[in-house]
Amino acid sequence: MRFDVITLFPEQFRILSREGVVARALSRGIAELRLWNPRDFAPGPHRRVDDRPYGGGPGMVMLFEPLAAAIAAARAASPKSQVAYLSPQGTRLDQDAINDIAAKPGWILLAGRYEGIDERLLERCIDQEWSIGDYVLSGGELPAMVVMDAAIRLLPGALGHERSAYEDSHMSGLLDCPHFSRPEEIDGLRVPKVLLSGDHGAIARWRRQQALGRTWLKRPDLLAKMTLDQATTLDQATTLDQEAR
Ligand SMILES: NC(=O)c1ccc(NCc2ccccc2N2CCOCC2)nc1
Repeated sequence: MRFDVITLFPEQFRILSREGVVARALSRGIAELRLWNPRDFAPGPHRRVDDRPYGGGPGMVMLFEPLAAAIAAARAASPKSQVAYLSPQGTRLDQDAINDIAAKPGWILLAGRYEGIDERLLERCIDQEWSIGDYVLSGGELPAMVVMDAAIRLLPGALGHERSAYEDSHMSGLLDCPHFSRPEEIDGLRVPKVLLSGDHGAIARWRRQQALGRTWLKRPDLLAKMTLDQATTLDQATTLDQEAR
């Protein structure tokens, strides 16, 4: 999967290639990252990428031309990629949206700065507009990195062997179950007995019940969203477990 990022601050993305799941995926070629700086596409001696807003008001606006040229270069390098703009006005992303994003061959991500971007660029050059949450950040770089992290970790081989364990415990749409490790007792707090039993069926059931219980308590809205087929899958899984015991 390929990510091309249009950003005035390419250095910020070094963090992705330094350590962790994304860095490993990049070094293994499971994912690719290429950065495009609009300043490299800005004409004239001053290479302007922003200017004052028509109609007055505070701050500056990112200019059309350098962005359009940078996007055109990225599209030429990644013809199968669509262009997505990270903005507070975008479609709110959730895990389902991330699953869809991770299924595509690549994305060109546009990270805005200043007060925003000339509207005509959005009309002409953007395919999708996404928000990572209802809050305002000083730039689109962090949202771009959030999307890349969430998508890349889903790619085959990115999480290595631990993914299968991860998938078992995480029914999509539920909160996580509690996790414990050594020692067995901390300050009088003990590890639930079932986790020490070695009975994998009972452990799987306990974890599912914990995930359901926590979702019910903390995020009942997620349970409401779980479609009938997911509930059936849950039911089937429990039945299978009972038969297996
Ligand atoms: N929720 C999100 O996904 C999100 C994404 C980006 C973002 N900021 C970059 C930005 C992008 C577009 C328009 C304005 C701005 N801003 C520029 C700086 O000034 C504030 C407005 N903030 C939050």
